[in-house]
Amino acid sequence: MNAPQRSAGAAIEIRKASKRYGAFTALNDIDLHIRPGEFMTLLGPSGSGKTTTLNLIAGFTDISSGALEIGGKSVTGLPSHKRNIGVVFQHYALFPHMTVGKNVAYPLTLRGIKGEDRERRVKRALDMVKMTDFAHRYPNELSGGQQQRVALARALVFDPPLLLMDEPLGALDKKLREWLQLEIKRIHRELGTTFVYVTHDQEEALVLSDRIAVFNGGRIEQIGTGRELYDHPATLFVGRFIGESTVLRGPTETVDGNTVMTIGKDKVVAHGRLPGDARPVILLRPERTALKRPGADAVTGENRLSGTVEEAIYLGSGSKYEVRLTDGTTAVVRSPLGGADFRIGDPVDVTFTPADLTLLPDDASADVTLT
Ligand SMILES: Nc1ncnc2c1ncn2[C@@H]1O[C@H](COP(=O)(O)OP(=O)(O)OP(=O)(O)O)[C@@H](O)[C@H]1O
Repeated sequence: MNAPQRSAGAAIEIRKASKRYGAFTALNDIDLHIRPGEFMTLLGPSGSGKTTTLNLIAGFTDISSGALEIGGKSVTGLPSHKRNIGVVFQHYALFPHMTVGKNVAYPLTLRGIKGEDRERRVKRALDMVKMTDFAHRYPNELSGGQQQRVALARALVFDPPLLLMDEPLGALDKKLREWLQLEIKRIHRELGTTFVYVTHDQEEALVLSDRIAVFNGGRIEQIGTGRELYDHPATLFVGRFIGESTVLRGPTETVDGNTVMTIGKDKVVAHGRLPGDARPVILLRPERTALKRPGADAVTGENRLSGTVEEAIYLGSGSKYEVRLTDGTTAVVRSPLGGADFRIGDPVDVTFTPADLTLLPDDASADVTLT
């Protein structure tokens, strides 16, 4: 197999960019800096502005205001075919009347690359997606996953410094999607090309990305690594969108500079307080909380919320519990293998230290359906 050629990835700089359709603002003043060779995922619910951002970078639509640079140069007014960008969409846009080989050769033909050079590049691109043996087939003789691999080869065959992908695995079943995620990750690592990837699937974003930009209602709420977003969400929306969580809401007071929230007949202490007068909420992660028998194993400074086990699910790698707290909230708790076993109806305490919780300003938009 030919060694893939490493291309220098392009940086992308988006500053104060907005996109309006008449009176409707699809993108509201976004700032996004993507490093050369980075795998950046645009993640968010339907209609949050991910595709609009991708279309601006591709040149399929113009920004209404703000600046957009690719590779250090402004691309305002530059048509998409002059931006030298590879693009893969959810629906395989292969030419049905051309073989796989011809499809992949097409961008090279457009660029006047011929003969042996073209053959060599086509072979290299098909090798990369493991489709070399299918070069003579037509698209309708391929499965959905195979068609997407060919689309990926076609988007990369001309060594673009930037590859844009819009839900490329959205139409495929789970197993195939998971396998292709790893293939895309491998190809990204081999090439050094900048990848910008749109998805509404947070697990897919965590698997693939160097960093993730979380979109909500035409704005970017936070940009960070999966770990940063999961461990230190800047907003309630991000905290709820990435991973599983329990949100506690209740009357709060400040005592000695700390926040004390009343949940039913219990109190929770969170270190510090929010700036300003935002209403605080507490976000808990299932694996950073534990279940104990009421009153057992008291640890100084630990928070304890009493409740009743409503659901107990054995997961092989551990157990997952849903606990009804005394204010009616359902808390999700994961316990590792070998932990105590609890049954539906057991009275329990949900325990966690102040370091295991995140104090955030409340935000009604975080409660809308998340996908
Ligand atoms: N040509 C258009 N004219 C008017 N409104 C548009 C147009 N294109 C997109 N929009 C609106 O802009 C908003 C953002 O759309 P966008 O496609 O970027 O969302 P998205 O996050 O990619 O969602 P999805 O995951 O559903 O594709 C949506 O409310 C959409 O209806």
